[in-house]
Amino acid sequence: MSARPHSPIHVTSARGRVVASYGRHLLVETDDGRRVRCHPRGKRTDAVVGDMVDWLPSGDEGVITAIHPRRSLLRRQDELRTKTLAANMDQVLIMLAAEPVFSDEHLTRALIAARDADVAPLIVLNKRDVQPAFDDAWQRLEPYRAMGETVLPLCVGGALPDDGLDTLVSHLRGRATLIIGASGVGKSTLVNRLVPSAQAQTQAISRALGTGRHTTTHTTWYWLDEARSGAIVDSPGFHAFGLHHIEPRRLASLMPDIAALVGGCRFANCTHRQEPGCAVRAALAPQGPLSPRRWQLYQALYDELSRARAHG
Ligand SMILES: Nc1nc2c(ncn2[C@@H]2O[C@H](COP(=O)(O)OP(=O)(O)OP(=O)(O)O)[C@@H](O)[C@H]2O)c(=O)[nH]1
Ligand SMILES: [Zn+2]
Repeated sequence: MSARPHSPIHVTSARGRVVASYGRHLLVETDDGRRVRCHPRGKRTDAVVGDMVDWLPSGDEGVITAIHPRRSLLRRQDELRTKTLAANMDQVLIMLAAEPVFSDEHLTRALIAARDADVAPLIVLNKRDVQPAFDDAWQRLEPYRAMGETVLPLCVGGALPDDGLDTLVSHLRGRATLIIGASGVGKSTLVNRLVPSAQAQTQAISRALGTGRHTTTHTTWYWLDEARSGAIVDSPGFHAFGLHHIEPRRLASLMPDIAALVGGCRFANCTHRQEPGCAVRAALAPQGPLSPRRWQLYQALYDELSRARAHG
């Protein structure tokens, strides 16, 4: 059937996945693997890496017309702003190392943010060859293992016969994983070993987004395999997770070691700070199983989130 003359051309939108973002520039990958530079329609810039979107061709580029409902959304919020990190992640890999010494406060914040977003956390401790710092760090992670978190040892850039990479890869297969970590933990070393073409891809993305050949400061989605089942998302820089989007009252439920105890408190609305008959306080070591440091982190975060509500 031929089109009527002068009938408007109906361009249907196509589906795609946001695989890189740099400010308002987004790179969208189509189902057949093509990559198209896209802009959000209007002033809204709310599509992020991992989002499934509808887009319409516009010249050589595309316009994003819709964002599909998200399975998950990882974000951090401090007193100044909310920053969305990635959408539709299954897992967040929190990368720590024997050195630099990790902050258990940052770790706790990342775990809370992951649980709040319904994204499974995976803790990785790198630089197993650096001793005795590695054993000290492994020991500091004991409360996290005890509460059921998975902690994997790794030696991604050192010279040990067992680098732990195979075990890590088995946790990444078939999932979309956001990797976060402080500077110097070995994040780039890991990304380059998992995705040998990462640097070449980054350069291609910089060219496509027009951000300059050496710009690597964009969030990037890398497929782990030809079949495009598993992926890692690398995001530049490290920022502590601001948790201001979380109600202080919800905090205990997002910290598994504390959540396991709250059923025993005398008052149903116990905040586990100074109420009598508090099962959380009663469980503090050495009498009980709860690490005093974890309770201290809980209290500090509770105060911070309460202040944020009061001033927000
Ligand atoms: N001993 C040892 N060194 C490692 C290991 N993994 C990485 N490194 C080294 O740690 C340093 C930091 O590694 P990077 O991969 O650059 O770390 P990064 O987390 O990407 O750091 P930024 O680039 O600052 O964000 C480098 O000198 C690596 O060679 C390891 O398993 N053992
Ligand atoms: Zn209590």
